[in-house]
Amino acid sequence: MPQTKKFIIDFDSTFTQVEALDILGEISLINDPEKVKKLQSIKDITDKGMEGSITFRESLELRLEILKASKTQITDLIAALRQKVSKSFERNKEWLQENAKDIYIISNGFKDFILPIVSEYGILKENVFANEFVYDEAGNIVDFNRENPLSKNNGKTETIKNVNLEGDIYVIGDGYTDYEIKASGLANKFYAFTENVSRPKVVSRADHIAPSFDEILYINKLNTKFSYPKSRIKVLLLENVHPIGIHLLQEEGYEVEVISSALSEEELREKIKTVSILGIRSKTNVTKKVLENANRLLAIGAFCIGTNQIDLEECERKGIAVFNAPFSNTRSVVEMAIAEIIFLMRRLQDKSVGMHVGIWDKSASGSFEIRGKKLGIVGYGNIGAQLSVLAENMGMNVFYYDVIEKLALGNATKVDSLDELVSTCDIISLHVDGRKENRHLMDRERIGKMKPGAILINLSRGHVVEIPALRDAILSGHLGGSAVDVFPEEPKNNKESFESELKGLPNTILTPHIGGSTLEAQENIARFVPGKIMEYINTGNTYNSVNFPNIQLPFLHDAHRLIHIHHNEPGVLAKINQVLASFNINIVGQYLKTNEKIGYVITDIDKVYKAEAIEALKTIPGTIRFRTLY
Ligand SMILES: NC(=O)c1ccc[n+]([C@@H]2O[C@H](COP(=O)([O-])OP(=O)(O)OC[C@H]3O[C@@H](n4cnc5c(N)ncnc54)[C@H](O)[C@@H]3O)[C@@H](O)[C@H]2O)c1
Ligand SMILES: O=C(O)[C@H](O)COP(=O)(O)O
Repeated sequence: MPQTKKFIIDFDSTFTQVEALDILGEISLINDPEKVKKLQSIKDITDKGMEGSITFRESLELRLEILKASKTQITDLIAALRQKVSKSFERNKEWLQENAKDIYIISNGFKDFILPIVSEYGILKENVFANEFVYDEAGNIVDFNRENPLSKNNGKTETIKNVNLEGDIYVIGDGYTDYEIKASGLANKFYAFTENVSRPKVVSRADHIAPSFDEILYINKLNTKFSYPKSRIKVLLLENVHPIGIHLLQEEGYEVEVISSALSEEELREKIKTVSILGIRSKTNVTKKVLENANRLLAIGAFCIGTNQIDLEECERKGIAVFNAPFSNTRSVVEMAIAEIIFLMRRLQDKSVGMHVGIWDKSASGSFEIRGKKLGIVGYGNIGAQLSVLAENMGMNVFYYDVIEKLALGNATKVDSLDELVSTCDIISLHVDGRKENRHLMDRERIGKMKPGAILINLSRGHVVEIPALRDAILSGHLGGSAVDVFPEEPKNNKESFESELKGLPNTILTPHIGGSTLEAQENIARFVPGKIMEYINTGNTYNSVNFPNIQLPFLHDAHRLIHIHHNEPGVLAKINQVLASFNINIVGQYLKTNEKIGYVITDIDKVYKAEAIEALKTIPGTIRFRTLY
């Protein structure tokens, strides 16, 4: 059924993210030595106009006087504004085009730049109400059309009155003058649009606060492209995720809450109730108890490599997809391992600590080159394999042990048992994953098998090494040194103090789990993980998910996508297709992948179907989760 509502949309800070005259100032004043001062004056005058301490017309005159802009600069402004259309309008371009006859733009800005922008979204020229510049022969802006009611106070209300619109009229804007249209009885509802700015005076008078255009379409049951407004998707980011990650998720339109530390099980159990996307790093444990309350949770992003802190099986059972950044910080860990090998072989740690307290200990005793030494890598995955390459380039003889068959890089030698590796190498570096079975992989007995004077490095997970055994081995002199970055118990944040039996041991480097903490790695991770999550939410793609069957899907064209997650039991796919057939729904494409526990079926269907079909699909026995993408 065609929609019958009419939408009046403001331009500055609503249809676009910015105030166009501010951007024009950046362009026209680019070479002006007083640019900063003048731009500030423009902002102050805009505010005065909004507060009513000067008339709107005065504010316009004063700003144009400062701007001294020309026609060619308007062309530059249009190019800049094109990049600044509010994300939710951009997302709903198709909807705007399809409903153009019911969309009106009303603005105290200028048609000269508004028309070229909004016409790309199908908005009709006759539905755009705004001011007009007056140019001189040389193309300089010298005035504005003073007859236009929009150049005066109450201009928006006046204009709408003259247009005499019929039907349900909804106003969308960020400013008080937008609210005034509704206040004067010319509209049924006023939506305070807060995607770009939120003004308390305006928000307090709104019928609805709309963090995005999706929200307005959703509450009016008009959305055809996205099943759920992104502004209603709550994201919780813990543990100091890099600002780029926060920005990307905000830019996508999600409501993002950021907490710098990890949360305890109890705290997270409470918080998770309203969260749709959770972002964590290595210190937040997402346990079964936490997941009991995670009924809205669609996805977890581990902004790190390890996912042992997440109950992956329970996530799978609840239909929660988990993503990580499997190689964004690999290089950082490897560089740190190389540095520590050299540090420990030269006893640099102790020498430096000594110097700081006045000890001059110049001697070669206990100091060795790394060239020709045997490096034993336990766990030849992404990090182990890269360490192998770099270490070999520095002249080390590399040996490795892995529980699965791995290609030996360069001249590295595969060793068939861990005991053989630990008993023959000068340096043992641990790079196994954090699975439970790896608890105390390096226990007292195995540490005892290491070569006298050998060095143990653990940058993998804290539970892999039996800490009291390591302490005893160093104190007894059996081991020559150690570097430990990960601990069985780690502080939740930088305020909590660190306790360990390893404190104060000789030739022992202790670091606060910073193997992956470089700016490069954190930035890479912060770009990678949100990208994966957004792809999953927007298209259903699970490629790179750590617990879901991996499917790389084609783009959705002229179809609706049904996403069905179910327990892997016989006959579910058949039942899905029976339901679709019984409702006469045409399947455009279908993709299925299963793992031991769950099945993931994506069905693209023709756009026309009965809502009852969706209800029937949701109730198929074995269904864990069902969602539709438009
Ligand atoms: N310190 C840090 O800040 C930091 C940063 C990144 C990664 N990590 C940790 O480093 C470890 C390695 O990361 P990755 O990206 O190389 O992981 P990966 O999954 O690519 O490699 C792990 C390898 O260990 C092997 N393995 C598992 N258990 C083993 C065992 N008992 N014996 C021998 N091999 C075993 C696996 O088969 C796999 O090849 C992970 O524990 C990760 O969490 C720590
Ligand atoms: O798994 C990882 O990538 C590392 O342990 C780093 O974790 P972090 O992001 O908590 O520093």
